This record gives sequence, C-alpha cells and structure tokens, in this order.
Amino acid sequence: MTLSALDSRVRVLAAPGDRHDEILTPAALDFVGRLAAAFAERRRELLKERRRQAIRLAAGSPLDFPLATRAVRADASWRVAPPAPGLVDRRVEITGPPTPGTAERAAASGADVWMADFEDATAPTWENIVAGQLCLRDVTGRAAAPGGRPTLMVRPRGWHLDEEHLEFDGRPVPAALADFGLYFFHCARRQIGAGQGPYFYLPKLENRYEARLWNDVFLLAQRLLDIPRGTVRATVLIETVTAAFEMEEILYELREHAAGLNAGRWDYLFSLIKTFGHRTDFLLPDRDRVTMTAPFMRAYTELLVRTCHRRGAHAIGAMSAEVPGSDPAAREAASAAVRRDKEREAEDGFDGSWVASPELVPVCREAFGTVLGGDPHQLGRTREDVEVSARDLLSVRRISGRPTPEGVRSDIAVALRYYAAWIGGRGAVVLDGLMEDAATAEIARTQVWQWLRHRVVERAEVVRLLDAEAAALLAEDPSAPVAEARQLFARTALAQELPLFFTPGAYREHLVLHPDVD
Ligand SMILES: CC(=O)SCCNC(=O)CCNC(=O)[C@H](O)C(C)(C)COP(=O)(O)OP(=O)(O)OC[C@H]1O[C@@H](n2cnc3c(N)ncnc32)[C@H](O)[C@@H]1OP(=O)(O)O
Ligand SMILES: O=CC(=O)O
Ligand SMILES: [Mg+2]
Repeated sequence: MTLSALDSRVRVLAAPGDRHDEILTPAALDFVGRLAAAFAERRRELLKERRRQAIRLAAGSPLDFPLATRAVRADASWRVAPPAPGLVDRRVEITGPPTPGTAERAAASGADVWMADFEDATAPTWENIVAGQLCLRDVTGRAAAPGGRPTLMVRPRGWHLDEEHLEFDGRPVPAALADFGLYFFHCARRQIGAGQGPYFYLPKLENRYEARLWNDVFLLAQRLLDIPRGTVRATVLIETVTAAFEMEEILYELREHAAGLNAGRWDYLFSLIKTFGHRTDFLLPDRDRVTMTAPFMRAYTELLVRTCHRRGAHAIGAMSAEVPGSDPAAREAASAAVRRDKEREAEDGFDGSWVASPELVPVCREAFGTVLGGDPHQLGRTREDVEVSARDLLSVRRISGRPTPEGVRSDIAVALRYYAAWIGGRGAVVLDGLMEDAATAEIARTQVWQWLRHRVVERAEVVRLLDAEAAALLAEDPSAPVAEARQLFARTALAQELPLFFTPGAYREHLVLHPDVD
C-alpha cells in the first residue's frame, strides 16, 4: 500500500515551527492517521473500561490474578521473542527527555540504553513534542561515534493523553499514537539499517487488553512500512497496581514483540494511592518512608523478576530519585543511595536498571557488574523461590509510620514546584536533591488528597502551607507561574473527587496552543 495515495486526514492545529516540516510531512501524517483510524476507537473503549474498573475497585470489588487467564499463567511452554540486537546487555539504561543536549550527554555516558522519554520526563508542549521527534530523527540519521552509542528506546506518552495539535476525524489524535507513529515513520528503517530496530518503552498500562492494543499497533505499523513482523521490541512498565496482577498476560499479549518488564516504582505508588486511597488500610506514611524494601513493594519487584525470567524477558529496575548535586557530601550520599538500590536490584535478579544522570552510569554499572560478572544478563535465574500472593501485593499497612507535618509540607512543595516547572515546559527537575517528574508529582498531590480524606491533616492547614510555599516560590523566582500552579494543585489535590491524572486537564489548560489555522 502506498502511503502517498492516501489523503492525509490528520490536521495540524498549530503554527509551523522551526524545522517542523521535517517531521510533519504529509506521508508521516498519513501514517499517524492510519494508526488513529485503526485504533482510536478501541483506545477510547479501553479508557472507559479503566474508569469502570476504578469504580468497581472503589466499591470494594477484590483485586486478584484473573481467573480467565489461568491457562496462560499455568502454561510453562511459551516464551517472549529472543532479545533483539542492542537489547541483550541492558545493565545500565539512562533516561531523559529527547533534547539535543541530553541526547549528546546520554550518547557519551557509557550507558547501554538511552530511553528517550515523551512521558514522565517531558512536559508535552507542542514544541517539546516536535523538537523531541526532530532530535530522534537527527540522532538516528548520524553515524555512531567510535565505540558506538547506547541503544535507543523511545517511550511514547500513555494511552490517557491526547495530542490536541493533531486532529483526526474531528478529534485529537491519541498522544501515544502520535509519538509512536512519528518516531516509527521517520526512524524505524534507520534503526534497522544501523543493525538494531524500533524499540519502545510502554508506560502506564493497566491491563492485558491495553498490551494487546499496542501489539496490534505494532503489527499494523510494521505492515504499513513493509518491516518484518516481530522487528519491534517493547519493554512494558509495570507501574499500575492492576497491571501487577497481569504481568504474565501482558508479556503473553506482546510476546512476539516483548523485550521485558520494568518496575516503574513511582507511578506504581501513585497508582496504589489513586486506586485505594479511599481505604484506611491503604493510608501511606510520608513519601520517604515508602521505600523499595517495604514488603508490598518488594513483593511487586520479586514477582516482576520471576515473571520475566520464566518467560525469557529482561527484568529492568527503575529510577532511584537521588541525583548528585554540587555539594560534595550530598553527592556522596546520593551516589551511595543509588548504589544500594542498584545492588539490591542486581542481587534480586534484575538484568539492569535506570539512572537519571550520566554521573550515575558508573555506579549502576559497578553494582550490576558485581553480580553479572561476564554475563550480559541473568535470565537464567528463574527465581522459583518467589511466591507472591494478592495479599502480599496489597498489604500496604505493613510499613510503619504516620504522615508527619513535614511530610505534608514537603509533598505540597514538590507538587507546587513541579507544576510550575511543567507549566513552563520542563518535565523533569531536581528539588531538594531528588529527581522529580510527572510520576513523583502525582504521588505528592495524591498523598495530600489521601491525607485530607482521612483527616490526617485539615484542609485549612493544607491551604496555609500551600500559601506559604507559593509565596516562597514566588520570592525565589518571580517569573514562575505560581498562581497557575497553585490553582492546579487546588484542582488536583483538594477536590472531593480525585482526578485520575493531573496531566490531561493541565495540558488542555496550559500547554495547548491553538492559533488560527486554516
Ligand atoms: C519516574 C520516571 O519515569 S523516571 C524516568 C523519567 N525521568 C527522567 O528521565 C529524568 C532524567 N533526568 C533528568 O532529566 C535530569 O537529570 C534532571 C532534570 C533530573 C537534572 O538535570 P540537570 O539539573 O541538568 O542535572 P545536572 O546539572 O547534574 O546535569 C549535568 C549535565 O548532565 C546532563 N544530564 C543530566 N541528566 C541527564 C540525563 N538523564 N541524560 C542525559 N544528560 C543528562 C545535563 O544536561 C548537564 O549537561 P550540560 O552540562 O551539558 O548542560
Ligand atoms: O516510569 C517510571 C516510574 O517510576 O513511574
Ligand atoms: Mg512512570
């Protein structure tokens, strides 16, 4: 099928920016249009199902491993596709927004993988999205420096987001299809030519049907561009509590394209609070008390490693939030914290992990090197010893501690400051020595909502703290959009009903630009 024969039914609802024409070509837009035509309706249905499931769980319906897919879990014979070129040894993966600066630093960092992120680390202004695609096109169009460069994996935005600057059949294009489609169209063949392939990270899936949707997207995309079936590889973030109950099924749905699972800890915590925040047995203490050694977090990562290795898939650890700053003592403390985290992951059987900054690449490499030795991964460690029940995953109150006044203040400060940065177009920032992005901000605002709901803190006190933090931020940075961030906090943390994500509403209100277009 020739793409040029198709009328482009995707309209660009934005003024042309610098070099945008290199990305938003008629053929690329036709390609995205075909994906939208095939899958937008199914994605809408799946989002409705998310809401129905949320209502069922809020009404007390138990969450458990699905009965309907017992046979998939019991069948020991199936495996995912073998690791593709460039994805065999993934012990160190550096993540970050796709900008020329981070691309260059990531390339020189010595990491095995660069995860270019349109999700948690990117505020999806139209300019960030198109410039991000340009950056990937430029990177994949250049020859690698001697010594090679990290394997590129791209994380499109999740199913919950729209791309309002692209319209198909009178509706916004699902952001996931826009990000995936534009990258795939421009770069898939280049990546194959370079001996690798189009590789992805898939965020915020909630169940196996969403994995099946992605698999069908891959099948169609490969067919449209005459790329052999099974060339795509995708690692799925297990970062929602419902997905933790369907790890096997998610791998099964994607098995001809699956390249592993990743324990996206921050969104996972957010998902737990969002899903069960109304229940007193899910009342969490301060954010810094909820560590990866908490029994319910450990149950989740142990199950992830076991599931992956049983199916021949890589298990990838995720982000420690500590980033080295400029103060020598703080730098040492941050590196030590990351080292401990990566050592634990390696010992538990993970095959690699994420780092937030080039400086942490050697720390992660050393931690994994000690365990992996000369091997590229530890897929052979099947962790038969691990048995995890629904109760293990959901016994949140087994960590001690109550929310403290400082915990409340700190969450308010993080959410407010992050919102201000995000509205200003930055999706990842350092606050108090920690990397904060969309996932950690979601934790901050939902914790405040949860504590208000359970009367751990009174509304008047939260408003007082919010005012104080807003005044402090304004004093530090008079140009920061503090009033907007404050309002966003009020809408997303102080409302009776908890908004499912802060991003869709904030995006429409602050990031969407619709200048007159014909
Ligand atoms: C929950 C999750 O989803 S985790 C995954 C999503 N989050 C992320 O990917 C965050 C990744 N990290 C980052 O974006 C950045 O490290 C930040 C924003 C946290 C901090 O950035 P900075 O304040 O610039 O850090 P710092 O000053 O230490 O950076 C030093 C240099 O390293 C570069 N650098 C920092 N982090 C990265 C990175 N992840 N990838 C590539 N280069 C990086 C900076 O650009 C800077 O380069 P320059 O000197 O040429 O300007
Ligand atoms: O995407 C990663 C996470 O921790 O969230
Ligand atoms: Mg995440």
